[in-house]
Amino acid sequence: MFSRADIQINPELNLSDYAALLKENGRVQIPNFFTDETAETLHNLIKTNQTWNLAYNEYDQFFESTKQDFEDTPAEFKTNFMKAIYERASSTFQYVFMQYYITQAVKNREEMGHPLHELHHWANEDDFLSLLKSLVGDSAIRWCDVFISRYEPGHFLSKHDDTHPKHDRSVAYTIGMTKEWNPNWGGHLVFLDKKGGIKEGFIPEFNTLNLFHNPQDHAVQLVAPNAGKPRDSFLGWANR
Ligand SMILES: O=C(O)CCC(=O)C(=O)O
Ligand SMILES: [Fe+2]
Repeated sequence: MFSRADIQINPELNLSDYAALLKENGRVQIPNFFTDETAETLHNLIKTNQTWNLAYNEYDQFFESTKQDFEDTPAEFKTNFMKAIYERASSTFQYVFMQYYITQAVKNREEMGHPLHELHHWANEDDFLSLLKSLVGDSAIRWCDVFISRYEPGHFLSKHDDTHPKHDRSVAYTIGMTKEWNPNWGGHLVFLDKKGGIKEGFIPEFNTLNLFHNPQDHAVQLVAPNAGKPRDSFLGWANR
């Protein structure tokens, strides 16, 4: 049985170097974040996870539909659905990807006993919270939102800054859960300047923890039709 005690951060990380980089640049990448054993376990759990919802928006309304419900729709519906997504995306904020919002499931007592719920508990216990507080230099961090995401070919998340109407977000964290991403597959996490130019782009990297201050303009670029596998991540926000 998988439990939060199986989730182990690599004890050899040099956190003070990363804290300095985060302070200076507003973002940082920390490779080999979990021990190899933990990373492998999480990789397998996420790869084989059956609970996914298609998350998408229509202007300022946010929707989720179960993967099964979407798959059960006729082909014509799917084509028109994606066509409408791309049409809106040409002029307004848009996203479409799969997710399992673990924190929400835990709070609503849904799918109790799902092994991935351990991620929510782990991220809200001392190991990760203390590490984030010291890395970010923000002692006001109190709790973490946790979800997993899966971007399949055609999925993307356009420019936004992570501001939330109710949550006071300090930093976003993302941990890549797909191995050997090919740079030609799209799906880069990009940080944008005022003109929309790319200041920095992170390729999806297995077991690398990305941290970035909120608010900050960023996007997940379209995963290309030729992507050989989905872009999976374990991610969320540290909230004050
Ligand atoms: O998946 C990523 O790299 C970032 C996702 C993101 O920006 C978000 O979900 O708000
Ligand atoms: Fe974001």
